[in-house]
Amino acid sequence: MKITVIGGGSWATAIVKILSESNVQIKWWMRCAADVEHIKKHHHNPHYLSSVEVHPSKVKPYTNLKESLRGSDWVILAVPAAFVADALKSVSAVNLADKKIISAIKGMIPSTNQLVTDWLADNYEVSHHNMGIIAGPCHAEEVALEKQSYLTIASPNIELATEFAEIMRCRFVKTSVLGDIYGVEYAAVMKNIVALACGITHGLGGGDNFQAVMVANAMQEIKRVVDTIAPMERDLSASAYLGDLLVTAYSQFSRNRTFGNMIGRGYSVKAAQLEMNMIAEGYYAVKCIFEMMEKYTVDMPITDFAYQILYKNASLKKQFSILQDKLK
Ligand SMILES: NC(=O)c1ccc[n+]([C@@H]2O[C@H](COP(=O)([O-])OP(=O)(O)OC[C@H]3O[C@@H](n4cnc5c(N)ncnc54)[C@H](OP(=O)(O)O)[C@@H]3O)[C@@H](O)[C@H]2O)c1
Ligand SMILES: O=P(O)(O)OC[C@H](O)CO
Repeated sequence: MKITVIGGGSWATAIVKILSESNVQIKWWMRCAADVEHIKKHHHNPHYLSSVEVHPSKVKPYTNLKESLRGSDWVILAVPAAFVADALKSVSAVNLADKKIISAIKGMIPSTNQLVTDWLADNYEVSHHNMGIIAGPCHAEEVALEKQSYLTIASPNIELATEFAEIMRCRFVKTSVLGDIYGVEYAAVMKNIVALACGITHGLGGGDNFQAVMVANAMQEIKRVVDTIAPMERDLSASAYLGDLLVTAYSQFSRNRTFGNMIGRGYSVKAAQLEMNMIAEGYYAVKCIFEMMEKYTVDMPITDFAYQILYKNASLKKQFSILQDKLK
């Protein structure tokens, strides 16, 4: 079994570690030639999760994407959504044909406000039947530490999801499957917005009492959005939805919460992005969801709060006060 992993960041590195526990060959593409050389020589990613050992017998790093895709059965996309088009620019639909594509991305394509799976269908002729996503509450940093984690593989093709869930299962990762690819993908996008907003309110002095109310309200906001865009019967208390919201909103490792916290403490977006050295998907998601939902009349106080602050330069204090009045 050959699997291409696209992306050189924290989540790609964690996925490579998980896959290395199985009997598969991993072809790992990243954009930077110096990073590939470093991994070949030192068996560690120089910039992300550097404690993770990259086994040369299992993992071959590449900078040529076409070469890395040749002969692979599965392709896992693990770059932030804003960079997917750039990452895939050297390949065409023919290079992805007959492969099963898994998106590990929890974000939307900012230029088109699309889910990554829809964008792949439109631009690379990948059928949804041949696609799945990796979801669930899981921070790359805890994978590196081999802390027990749980992933959900969602796909409209349950056979594909089950096969991939088997591949991802290992000593420290348990997996399950769901058919609700849209619901899980949109909920993952929304939880990033919520974590970012939690970070902002924390930076502004909000306490645990406030955050608990905010997360409870967030679950209702996620339900309203997901039920509007992708209506179906679903149990939003499952870990792929609620679990992911909780880990992102509360964890010390959350990129989105950390980013939001800096904004709440008065950093500009640019300064926060520079200091982070990692991508907070929620920043792009706020605009995508806000614009996408404009044609509906869905109440989204938390998304509105983050949008006004990040994209309309609104007063932090005033928006915090408006949000406080709207939550119940
Ligand atoms: N981290 C987690 O715990 C976690 C868990 C679940 C899901 N996810 C999702 O996984 C996705 C990736 O996040 P991450 O945490 O791995 O991000 P990250 O650690 O910030 O890494 C970002 C990666 O994107 C690469 N990149 C930037 N611009 C690029 C471009 N134009 N073309 C190709 N690659 C480019 C960076 O390469 P350089 O290093 O060369 O700049 C880096 O390897 C996100 O959607 C995130 O929501 C993350
Ligand atoms: O660190 P965050 O906030 O980007 O969240 C990462 C994962 O999505 C948690 O499941």
